[in-house]
Amino acid sequence: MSYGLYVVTDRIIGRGMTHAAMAALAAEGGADVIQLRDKDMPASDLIAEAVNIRKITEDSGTLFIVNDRIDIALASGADGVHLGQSDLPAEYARSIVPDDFIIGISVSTADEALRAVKAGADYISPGPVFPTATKSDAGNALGLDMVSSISAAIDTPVVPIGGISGLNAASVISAGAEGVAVISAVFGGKDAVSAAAELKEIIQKAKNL
Ligand SMILES: Cc1ncc(COP(=O)(O)OP(=O)(O)O)c(N)n1
Ligand SMILES: Cc1nc(C(=O)O)sc1CCOP(=O)(O)O
Ligand SMILES: [Mg+2]
Repeated sequence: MSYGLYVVTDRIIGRGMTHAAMAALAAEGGADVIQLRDKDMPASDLIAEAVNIRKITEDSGTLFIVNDRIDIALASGADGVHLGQSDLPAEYARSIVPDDFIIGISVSTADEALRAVKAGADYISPGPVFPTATKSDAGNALGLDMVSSISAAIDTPVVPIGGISGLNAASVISAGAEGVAVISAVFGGKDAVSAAAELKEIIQKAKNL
């Protein structure tokens, strides 16, 4: 299972595209993981997006993760759910999902990372690594040192998020991350397919060093 290029959908950054349209572009660009993230969409619309993304990701062989909503993840046949520190705790999530269901957890300290690992996280996402305007409540940037210390302390894959682009993705991988999670680096420009493909190449090169 590879978390190399982890692309998160966002309707604001995607300027009117549906989540499924964004997922199709990310998959075409070589994303390893696609996360459906929408903090406002009614469940009836979100499940329709999730079912469409499931079809797209099944065809492309891309992992499909749903943010926050374990109900939508399970109902759509997604591969997993991403949970933050204020979302359903992983221990409870684990009790209602199949054995192979992926649970990713957001962390912003080394302690949270250790607790997430104990709770059975399949990957953890420290963030924001760099300043980001995409999530207003993301908090202060953690910096690469935090990525290094968390990556050195645990065996669970580390997939940082926040302000990551083609300019700094290699430094995040060099600090010990398994992959990088991005929104604006893929959907903030005009050509999401090329942006994803370029990021993927940067990540693969950095991993082979
Ligand atoms: C890959 C990834 N990492 C972190 C987050 C943030 O999750 P959370 O802290 O729960 O905040 P919201 O995204 O729910 O606003 C994420 N979604 N994905
Ligand atoms: C969804 C999300 N979570 C974050 C965290 O720190 O937990 S930062 C973030 C937004 C990432 O967007 P961009 O790649 O455009 O910076
Ligand atoms: Mg959340």
